[in-house]
Amino acid sequence: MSILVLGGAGYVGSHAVQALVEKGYDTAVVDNLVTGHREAVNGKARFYEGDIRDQAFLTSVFHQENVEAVIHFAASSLVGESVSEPLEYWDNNVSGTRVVLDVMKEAGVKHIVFSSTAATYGEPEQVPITEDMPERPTNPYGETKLAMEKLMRWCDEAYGIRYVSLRYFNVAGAGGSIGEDHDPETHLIPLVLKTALGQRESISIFGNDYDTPDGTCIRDYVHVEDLIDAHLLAIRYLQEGKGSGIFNLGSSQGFSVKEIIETSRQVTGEKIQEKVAPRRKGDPARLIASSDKARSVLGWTPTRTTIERIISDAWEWHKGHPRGYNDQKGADLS
Ligand SMILES: NC(=O)c1ccc[n+]([C@@H]2O[C@H](COP(=O)([O-])OP(=O)(O)OC[C@H]3O[C@@H](n4cnc5c(N)ncnc54)[C@H](O)[C@@H]3O)[C@@H](O)[C@H]2O)c1
Ligand SMILES: O=c1ccn([C@@H]2O[C@H](COP(=O)(O)OP(=O)(O)O[C@H]3O[C@H](CO)[C@H](O)[C@H](O)[C@H]3O)[C@@H](O)[C@H]2O)c(=O)[nH]1
Repeated sequence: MSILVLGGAGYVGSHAVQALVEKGYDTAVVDNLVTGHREAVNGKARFYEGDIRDQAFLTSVFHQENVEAVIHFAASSLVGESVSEPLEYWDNNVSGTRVVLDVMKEAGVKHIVFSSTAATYGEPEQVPITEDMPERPTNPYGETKLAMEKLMRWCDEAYGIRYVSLRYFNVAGAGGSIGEDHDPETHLIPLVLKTALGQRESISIFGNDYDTPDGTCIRDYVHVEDLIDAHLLAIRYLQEGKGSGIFNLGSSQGFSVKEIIETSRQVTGEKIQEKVAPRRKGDPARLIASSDKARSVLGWTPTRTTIERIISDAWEWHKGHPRGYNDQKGADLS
């Protein structure tokens, strides 16, 4: 039986596909390549190009694959874009997930592992954030992810489709031949590393007047490979017949924007010019996860936890692929 990875050509999804193949899982991928890269998909996984909202297409994939579990990464995930395009976000994320669950129901597939986000919490009253804290998303992206979680909950009640929703904090790093290549790139670490490569003049610090020790925002960075380990544990958890659940995934440590830039200088040996820019709308001052639940219930033990390791793994990939996947068109990643 196969694991079907929706959005498996994207940054996080392609790392999941690589790990699944390495662990010997029979793996299939669906992706419409809107933000993903065909080159990022391990050659041992079967690839179906198409949109999860296309119910006939997705049904045909389920007819060709004997799907045991779905891992669902396919979504639109830029906070700023979601504020200007809420209808598009609702359509791709919520309507897309509705189709996925409908096709799973028809095919009798009962397990789904889902990419959720810290954005479901909004501005937290305190950190570290635990899963029982209030969910008050401050943008349509977080709102759609919360709606998708709620839809899964009702589908569990109605059809017995059990889910594990993993609320990622800030995913970063890379694993060997694959890495992070978004266009446009909006995430801090790849932008800092592109500055180190000389592709940008400077990195903008979005606000230095936050109520934090150095005035810049604090985030919890988690290595993409540690994050994927949690997905494999989540599949096992569902296979063992355990109940649906929601889990934070972070490192439980916070780093400010300035600390990320300074560590990147040390890792790369480059100067990396910085400049202060206005605050970015909707940015909470501090987001730090408690991942105690993932550790105790799923048995998650992240091992690539230092910020130096996360940044240096990302740096290795960016140095080797200064133009992202354009540097390896046609390469075989098997
Ligand atoms: N990167 C992060 O820091 C982060 C943090 C929290 C949550 N997440 C979530 O993790 C998931 C993966 O994030 P990412 O950074 O890898 O994003 P990404 O954009 O690199 O990957 C998403 C993939 O899904 C595909 N896709 C999107 N809509 C689709 C559709 N309708 N049909 C088929 N394929 C579709 C894209 O082409 C892409 O390959 C997303 O659901 C995102 O919301 C990411
Ligand atoms: O050029 C930049 C880019 C980012 N930042 C700052 O760096 C921090 C991290 O920003 P990212 O864009 O890298 O990540 P976010 O914290 O905004 O977003 C992440 O966390 C969100 C949850 O809040 C969502 O899950 C989202 O998908 C995920 O990428 C923020 O304080 C941001 O203001 C800068 O100062 N300059």
